[in-house]
Amino acid sequence: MLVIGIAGGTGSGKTTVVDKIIQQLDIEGMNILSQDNYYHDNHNLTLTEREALNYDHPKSIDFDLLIKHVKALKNHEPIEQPIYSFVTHGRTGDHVTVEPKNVLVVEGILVLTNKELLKEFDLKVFVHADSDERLIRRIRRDTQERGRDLNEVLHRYQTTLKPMHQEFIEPSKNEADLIIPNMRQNSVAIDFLTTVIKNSLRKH
Ligand SMILES: Nc1ncnc2c1ncn2[C@@H]1O[C@H](COP(=O)(O)OP(=O)(O)O)[C@@H](O)[C@H]1O
Ligand SMILES: O=c1ccn([C@@H]2O[C@H](COP(=O)(O)O)[C@@H](O)[C@H]2O)c(=O)[nH]1
Repeated sequence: MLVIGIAGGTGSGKTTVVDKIIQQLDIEGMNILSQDNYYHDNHNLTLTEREALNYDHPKSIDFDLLIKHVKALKNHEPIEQPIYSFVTHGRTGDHVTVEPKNVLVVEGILVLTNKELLKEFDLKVFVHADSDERLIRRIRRDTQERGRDLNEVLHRYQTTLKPMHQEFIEPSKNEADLIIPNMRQNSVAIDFLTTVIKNSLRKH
């Protein structure tokens, strides 16, 4: 199994890049594990308390479970992936069964910050977009798709998102084998990444 880690700041375009790779690779045997489904469950807290949490610090992620799932899939075992809701800031209680396939993509803002998880990756990618562009994309997405208002997005950006990005996410770029500039549609980079994955698959 080929395991690819794809990181990058919020709004950098990780999900978009993964979707394009899926289209171009055109293979059936590919799984995507999103770090977003591995936020710790905080249902012991009230919604107001959950809203106030820092979701951009590595400690907000249940890396033990994520790494356990990556190892299980590499070991040809199915996993029960939890489902997370950005509206309630918690696990929904539902799970989806993921069967092992030839390629596993693990994507999320913090996936290149964890030393144990890094050991599981054959290829490490960082998607880059400047912070102003990412903030604009985040405002649009969170107000349209994640039930937030402008004040919430800007408050979170100033208090946790920006400082955590500078402390943890941006430095994790140094771990990457490949950096994808994604300020605009970048079909050359997507073609290149697809070719690298195809070549790696031949060796696996
Ligand atoms: N190259 C790009 N140019 C313009 N908009 C983009 C580009 N890549 C992604 N977007 C948009 O930015 C938003 C965030 O992208 P997404 O892939 O969800 O980012 P991430 O998964 O890194 O948070 C989406 O609305 C997406 O359509
Ligand atoms: O309950 C939550 C959990 C996370 N967030 C924010 O999500 C982004 C990461 O998702 P991307 O899809 O990579 O943008 C992170 O910056 C958290 O701040 C949240 O708002 N609520």
